[in-house]
Amino acid sequence: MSSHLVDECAAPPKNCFRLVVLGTARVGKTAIVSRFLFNQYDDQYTPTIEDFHRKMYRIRGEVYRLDILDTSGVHPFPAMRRLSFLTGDLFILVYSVDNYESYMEVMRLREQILESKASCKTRTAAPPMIIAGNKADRPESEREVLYDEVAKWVSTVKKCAFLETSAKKNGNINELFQTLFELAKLPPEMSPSLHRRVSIGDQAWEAAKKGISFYPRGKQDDNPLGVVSPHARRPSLRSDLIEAEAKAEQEQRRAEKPSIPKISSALSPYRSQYRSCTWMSLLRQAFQGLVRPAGGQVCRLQVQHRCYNAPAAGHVQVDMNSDTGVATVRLNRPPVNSLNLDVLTELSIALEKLETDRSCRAMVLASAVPGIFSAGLDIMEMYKSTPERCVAFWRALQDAWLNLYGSRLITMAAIEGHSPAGGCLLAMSCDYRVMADGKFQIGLNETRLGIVAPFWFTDVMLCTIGHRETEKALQLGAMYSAQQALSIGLVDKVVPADQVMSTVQTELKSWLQIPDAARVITKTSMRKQVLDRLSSQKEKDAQFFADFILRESVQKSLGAYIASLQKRKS
Ligand SMILES: CCCCC/C=C\C/C=C\C=C\CC(=O)SCCNC(=O)CCNC(=O)[C@H](O)C(C)(C)COP(=O)(O)OP(=O)(O)OC[C@H]1O[C@@H](n2cnc3c(N)ncnc32)[C@H](O)[C@@H]1OP(=O)(O)O
Repeated sequence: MSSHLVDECAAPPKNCFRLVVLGTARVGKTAIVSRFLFNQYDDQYTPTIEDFHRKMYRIRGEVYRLDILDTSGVHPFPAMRRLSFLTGDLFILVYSVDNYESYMEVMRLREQILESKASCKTRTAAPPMIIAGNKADRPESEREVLYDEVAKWVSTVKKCAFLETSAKKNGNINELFQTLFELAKLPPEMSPSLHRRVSIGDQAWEAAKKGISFYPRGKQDDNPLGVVSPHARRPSLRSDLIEAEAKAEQEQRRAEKPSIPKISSALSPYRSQYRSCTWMSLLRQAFQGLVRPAGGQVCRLQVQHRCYNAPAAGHVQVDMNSDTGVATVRLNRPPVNSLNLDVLTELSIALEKLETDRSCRAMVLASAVPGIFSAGLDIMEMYKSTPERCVAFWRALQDAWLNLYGSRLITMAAIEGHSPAGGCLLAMSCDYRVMADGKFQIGLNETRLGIVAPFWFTDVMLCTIGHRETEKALQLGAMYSAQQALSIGLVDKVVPADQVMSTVQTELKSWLQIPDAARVITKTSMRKQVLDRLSSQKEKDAQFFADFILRESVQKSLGAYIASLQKRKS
């Protein structure tokens, strides 16, 4: 490696770290990051959705990479938030000294991070964290959080430090990062005052990436330097996972755990349990701590790299047309797009990303599998499962639905095939539905499986087709043809299968003419009550689902239904 090369790719995994900055809105998270990276302060407040920065260092001949995730203070995106907990190596939790509630949120955040890390069996439990009591420049009369109270609390928790800061006056910002880096055993030179900041233009950066020195010819400079990448883009979920797994492997090696089973043999039993699961999805579940490999041991990760390098699972394909601002999201889990934990997690994250993409105004939900919109929830997730997995699965469904039903985007369902149960829920949660004429069916058929549609499925159907039709539809577990669905208002338009997409595009044109703000306010006010009903009792609902679905009588019905599906086929 050239000693002058500061290349994003040149940092070995052991030298790559992700710092996540969390806290409620308006506590100064972005201001702290901005001080650290650019020594700048902006008095204007612009709410952050999620900003990603990358700083590269060359320290004592080695290249280091620090990724910074500056998160949203309001958190309408739980999947992204959970991912930030899981992928963070070190954390800054920020509160404002003039806002006691923001301090309470910091205490909650710490618990949530530890919970997430603990649920991920391959990671160590307590990552290094620092608590920043920001806006310490505020007059004492406005102070709501006492220094001593926080210091006392922090003294009782592991791997945690505390400082009061002022991003505005640049008070203790350098010390904040220095203390955190020390706690995390990172090179002290990563602190702002201990390296030379290199301001680098795009061209110079490109030169550096090609290995061309950006120092004057012949001049040697071994002093530590740091450069903010001008092209930083948040890595994809897949890259996040690859990196997190690589890290876990390192931690594992460091801990010198003996006799680690090979992942291929360790996970084999699960391939029959989770039909048509890809290695990628198994790995993801293992990573989430939901699948315990054989013998309950942690898997070897070298093999996982090979698996990740195989073609991406891609259960949810997103195609963003930046000219029109319309994204097409296609479910892609043959044979029937049944929704398992993996698909739901991918869907949630895809929706959250579109939600934060300012250029995106509309989304078409469709299928990449011919003849199927979605067969609803993966019945195998509910059959002979464990309480923990049931809860995780249900949470993923809740998140995906909250993201879809509560989306600011214009959402349209292109139903080019069968759409039972959970598939019908997804379609009903869009603003408009176009269905293919012919043999395909749609409806909430839960009672036919011996299960009961949850209250929020019912709420959405009530809002779509009214009380009387819902009552009939739900009791009978009715499945409707496209024409029948049209007659009760379950879909908005029925066209020949090959015209579904073009009809959606035509309909979208009139929706796109409406100013977004007015449309979004109207949509929100219409949907808020239904969204709030689930949001206020998510955990209770997840627990209730697990208890209900694992009842012996319900399991028996599900078993019989699965057998009937297989019999019908033969
Ligand atoms: C007051 C108390 C409230 C408590 C609330 C608690 C609980 C409520 C819980 C749950 C709510 C659940 C909602 C759901 O979504 S349940 C899922 C319901 N889905 C279905 O019933 C669909 C069943 N499938 C079909 O009807 C057909 O497959 C379909 C018409 C979709 C397609 O037919 P096609 O002929 O093309 O394909 P098949 O040969 O039938 O299927 C291929 C293959 O796929 C398997 N499969 C089908 N659907 C599912 C599924 N949903 N999950 C898992 N696997 C599925 C099928 O068995 C075939 O497998 P194989 O034989 O090839 O191995």
